[in-house]
Amino acid sequence: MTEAPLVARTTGPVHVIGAGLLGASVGLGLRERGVDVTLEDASPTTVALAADYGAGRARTAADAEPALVVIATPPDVTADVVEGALARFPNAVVTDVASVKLAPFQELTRRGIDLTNYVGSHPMAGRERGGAIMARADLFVGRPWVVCRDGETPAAALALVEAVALDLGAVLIEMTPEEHDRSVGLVSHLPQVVASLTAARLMQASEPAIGLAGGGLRDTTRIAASDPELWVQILGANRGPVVELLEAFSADLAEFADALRDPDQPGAKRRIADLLAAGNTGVSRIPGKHGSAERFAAITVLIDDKPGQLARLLTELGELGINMEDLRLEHSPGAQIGFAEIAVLPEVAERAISDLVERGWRTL
Ligand SMILES: NC(=O)C1=CN([C@@H]2O[C@H](COP(=O)(O)OP(=O)(O)OC[C@H]3O[C@@H](n4cnc5c(N)ncnc54)[C@H](O)[C@@H]3O)[C@@H](O)[C@H]2O)C=CC1
Ligand SMILES: O=C(O)C(=O)Cc1ccc(O)cc1
Repeated sequence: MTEAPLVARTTGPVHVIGAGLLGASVGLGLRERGVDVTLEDASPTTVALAADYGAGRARTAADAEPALVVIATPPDVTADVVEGALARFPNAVVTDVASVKLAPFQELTRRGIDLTNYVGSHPMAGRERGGAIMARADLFVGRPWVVCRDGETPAAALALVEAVALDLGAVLIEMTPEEHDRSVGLVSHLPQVVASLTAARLMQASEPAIGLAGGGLRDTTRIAASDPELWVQILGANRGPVVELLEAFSADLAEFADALRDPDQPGAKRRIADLLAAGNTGVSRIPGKHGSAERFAAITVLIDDKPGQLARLLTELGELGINMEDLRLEHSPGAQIGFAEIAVLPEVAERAISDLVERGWRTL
């Protein structure tokens, strides 16, 4: 059966400035829908790489003005690049995907720039490592994409930015820049700091101690692998909300430590339990962490610590016609066994497990 071609809502050529992880991912997703995408970056190598991966083509002087410019440069230079794009392409709608929304907006307003054609936005999707080589066409699928409009934003400008987000499979959310920055402070910036500081403690761990690390530590520190240079910019630009959250968090830590110091004092155990139970409630509120909001089902397969085992598993999944949506490996140093956590569509999970077991694999 031939697959129906993907239809694009996005009209007109799209020009991407900053062809790294976010820019190249936008380009890849739009190219899949046949949208004409041109690329630009401070680094010519990045443009060439992104083009080689299929994220678009380098912009030439002969190219007409784009309908939409997507700016995916680091937060520090975003206001400058937005100002430049509005001047270079006076008829285009300009959006940016920076992780902070208030600082660039305030800077552009301070400079007296006409922002009629500018709509700030932020896809809540990313990866620990940047660069065009990390880009994925499906990076934004099912992820929230915040759009910051104001009373002056023309409907057509908003529609163009929303079309791109929808074409890339994202879920639109409207917020003011203030609301956005407070929200991401809580759901993205505080967790980044806590994960980084938790992981930084591991520098003191002896080899035997680190050898005990497992899933819990991995889950709470994954984003500690993020790029410090990008995060210095993000946190600096959102320091107000983040410092407030860090102070509240450190008060929670102090309360926890106080209760734990003498757990036999009256009420101490209850304070500890209440704080842990609040964590249960908090985690149950994360979309996609439970019930039907989960996009994929996870299958855990045990793999012997022998060369070629993982390759064999992946080949056999292919032979069984099971599409792997994601793969996570867990392996403790020195252990004779590893775990491959494979994400598949929920409707094929049961068949995947029984077919794998039939072929001799052990699943959890
Ligand atoms: N990394 C992530 O997980 C996410 C990042 N973002 C935001 O997306 C933006 C881009 O981040 P990434 O793609 O991760 O970074 P990246 O480092 O992969 O790409 C940024 C690109 O911008 C280019 N660049 C820098 N200054 C430039 C300039 N003045 N003109 C043209 N190109 C320039 C760089 O050469 C680089 O190729 C940032 O504002 C970030 O806050 C948003 C959501 C997630
Ligand atoms: O890795 C993850 O889970 C993320 O959520 C990544 C991320 C990093 C920065 C953003 O501005 C948005 C998303």
